[in-house]
Amino acid sequence: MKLKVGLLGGGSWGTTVASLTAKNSPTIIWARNPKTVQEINEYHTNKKYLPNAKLTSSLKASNSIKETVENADVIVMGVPSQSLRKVLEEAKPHIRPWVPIINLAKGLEISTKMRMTEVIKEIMPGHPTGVLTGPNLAKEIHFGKAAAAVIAMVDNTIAKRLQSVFSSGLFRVYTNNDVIGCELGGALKNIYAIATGMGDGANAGDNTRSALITRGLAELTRLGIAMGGKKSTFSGLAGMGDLVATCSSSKSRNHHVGFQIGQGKSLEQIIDEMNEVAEGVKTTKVVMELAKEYKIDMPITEEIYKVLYKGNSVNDAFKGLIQYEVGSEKEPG
Ligand SMILES: NC(=O)C1=CN([C@@H]2O[C@H](COP(=O)(O)OP(=O)(O)OC[C@H]3O[C@@H](n4cnc5c(N)ncnc54)[C@H](OP(=O)(O)O)[C@@H]3O)[C@@H](O)[C@H]2O)C=CC1
Ligand SMILES: O=C(CO)COP(=O)(O)O
Repeated sequence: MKLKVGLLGGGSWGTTVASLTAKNSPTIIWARNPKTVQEINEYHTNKKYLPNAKLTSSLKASNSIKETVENADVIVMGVPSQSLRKVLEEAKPHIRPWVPIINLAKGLEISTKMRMTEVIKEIMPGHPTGVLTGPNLAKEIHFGKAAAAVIAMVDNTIAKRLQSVFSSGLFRVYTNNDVIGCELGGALKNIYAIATGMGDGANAGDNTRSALITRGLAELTRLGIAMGGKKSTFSGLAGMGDLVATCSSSKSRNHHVGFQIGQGKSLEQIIDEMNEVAEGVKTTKVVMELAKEYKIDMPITEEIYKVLYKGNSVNDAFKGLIQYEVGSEKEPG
């Protein structure tokens, strides 16, 4: 029997994942914008978010959350992190009991510091939850480039069942039972994508980018383990994999934000000019609080925070990191 998918969120990643699952399973995507819905149904495109991409023709779009979720066997949350709670609360009365709910968002809720599957569990107790994550730049996957992802769920039987819903020839989905680690890997790497973007924008060089990625991995692993993630997860697809892809790609929105800052633009102007989400801007703020709470040294995050929120320049951040005490590679810093 084919599982029916109901996906909430019509942006670049939500649309890409819906187009992938529509190859395997009947899929309905909900978008709040009626024009997006009409365009997907009539022309099989979503030009605002995926210019030049043709979607799977069997993908159906709807403007009704109820219609999207009421018969679904799996719900996929494809809206940005700060909107997930509101959208899921609206969907809740129409979701059938025990249906798994999979998160695609890579961020933390700013008001509660919660991971997205924690928010899902709070709203929908009893439903199996999980996350689909990894080095998955939508604009590549959509154009048929190969990629690997992870579906992380505590229940391996459900994860295996869903693996076949999300997988396609060139999109290889592995399972993992470390939901905390996988989810944190995806959220935290955005901070370092802003950092490497800043370096690239300011022409700091390839060695600097590599140092930021490597020390960024050490930093995110320290916090990730303290919060309950497994060390091995952070060297896998959801950790190092996503970190490398996002930190070294001009297709990443977080890298783009950093790059523009590195070129001298203000954050306000950059955000104003973007029509897509860059989760790392808000995640940096939450992670600064988590670092204090868990007493974890996170010098890169701290410098990025000061640039985003305290008026520091990219040069200040560079100096801050260069002056940070150099210890053993295995120690913080
Ligand atoms: N793009 C990518 O390559 C990847 C993205 N992700 C993650 O997926 C999540 C979604 O990102 P992505 O699709 O790229 O984002 P986009 O910025 O491309 O699109 C955001 C979508 O969410 C909708 N939306 C925003 N706010 C609300 C709201 N309050 N209620 C309902 N809908 C809302 C937007 O609707 P509208 O058009 O009407 O504004 C739009 O359809 C993010 O957490 C991102 O980090 C994960 C992996 C890859
Ligand atoms: O998460 C992503 C790739 O895995 C997408 O990154 P951006 O949100 O920075 O574009």
